[in-house]
Amino acid sequence: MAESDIKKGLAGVVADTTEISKVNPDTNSLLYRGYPVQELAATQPFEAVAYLLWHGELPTEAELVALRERERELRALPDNVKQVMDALPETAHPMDVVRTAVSIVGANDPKADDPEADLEKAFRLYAVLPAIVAYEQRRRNGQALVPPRADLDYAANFLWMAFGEEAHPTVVDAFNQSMVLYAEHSFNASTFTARVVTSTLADLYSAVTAAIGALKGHLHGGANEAVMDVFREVGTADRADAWMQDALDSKRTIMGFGHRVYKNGDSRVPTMRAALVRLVQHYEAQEVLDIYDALERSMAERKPIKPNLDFPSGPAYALIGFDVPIFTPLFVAARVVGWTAHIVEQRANNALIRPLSEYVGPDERHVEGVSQADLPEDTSTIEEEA
Ligand SMILES: CC(=O)SCCNC(=O)CCNC(=O)[C@H](O)C(C)(C)COP(=O)(O)OP(=O)(O)OC[C@H]1O[C@@H](n2cnc3c(N)ncnc32)[C@H](O)[C@@H]1OP(=O)(O)O
Ligand SMILES: O=C([O-])CC(=O)C(=O)O
Repeated sequence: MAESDIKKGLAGVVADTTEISKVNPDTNSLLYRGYPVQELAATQPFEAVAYLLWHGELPTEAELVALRERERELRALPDNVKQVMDALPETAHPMDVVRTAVSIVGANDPKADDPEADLEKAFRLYAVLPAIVAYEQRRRNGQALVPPRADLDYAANFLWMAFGEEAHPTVVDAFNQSMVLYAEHSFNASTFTARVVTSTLADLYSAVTAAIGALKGHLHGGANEAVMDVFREVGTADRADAWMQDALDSKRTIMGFGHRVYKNGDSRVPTMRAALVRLVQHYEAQEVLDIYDALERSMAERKPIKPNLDFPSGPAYALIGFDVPIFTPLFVAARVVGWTAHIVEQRANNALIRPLSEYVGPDERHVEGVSQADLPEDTSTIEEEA
């Protein structure tokens, strides 16, 4: 095989079909089960989008009521998940804590290895992840657990559990939109990881913990945390230009910019930037938007590389009050819906995912002193030849 035949990073490779979402870089669009994501973000609660991604249709009023009731039943942090989280150092990265907590949820589930129960397991994780992430936000600050409130919907309750006070509707709405935008994005690295693990017939919890590991990296979900290093380093908008020049001269990768699939801008950014603008107005934090715009402009003047979703969501989460290392766990709470929809799809039409590699290591050689006569004979080729 010629090296030019190798698709490094699987770039441009179509690995399978999917009915869950369509990322179209030519039209700069993203559809969840056919619906444009910006329409969903403007009109739907995250709960309805989760239902859509799992079941293919938006819920009826009655289905949404039933889904919300069930979610409320499964919201609380299980005692042994809290105990395991409490046993971890407060300095641990929250992604490591969340990954470990998801493992405990899996170990608690008697149906963990029952593939027929995948949607049930998906729902359990979706319902409990806000409690895990919100408690981690508090635990690392030495604060006590805040139990869920049955009178609040998903996004409002998530913020309640994280901060122990009711969030303003503007904040709830922006947060809900971020969850909708983060919910699904075809064969990104973490979703593909979940599909690889599922393809071996492993259980859903194993696939999700592996996906959490893949999401942690700064080239993927971890970028929403790394974006805040950029904002901190830049400090004020008037420094953005010099900072960008210096960063590009030093061949730095600018976090929150660029995308494997979108080359003309990320379809989700206009919606998330608009949510960030509303948060900036609500918190009277114009300087955040000034830095955002100055960085985007400085990059555009130098390279045709556009912001991705992590660029507006990072500062949005910071304004809401989340600690920076909690940003990627928030992404987990949203993306678990996409991951699990893909796990169900992979299992329904499975083929083991196992690509080939071109070996470029040393030619065959032998351990000194080993006599080939002492080694077991490989009879398979002899039989073939016979
Ligand atoms: C929700 C998400 O996961 S979205 C992605 C979040 N990740 C980030 O924000 C991390 C920063 N971005 C990046 O590292 C990249 O843009 C990726 C990993 C997302 C996509 O990378 P690829 O598809 O492999 O693009 P590739 O690396 O081929 O980039 C093409 C060119 O643009 C440059 N480039 C791409 N992104 C950036 C960036 N953020 N900063 C500086 N240069 C960049 C590359 O250096 C390369 O330049 P070259 O042709 O001179 O070598
Ligand atoms: O699609 C990708 O490669 C990364 C991404 O934007 C996502 O997972 O949301």
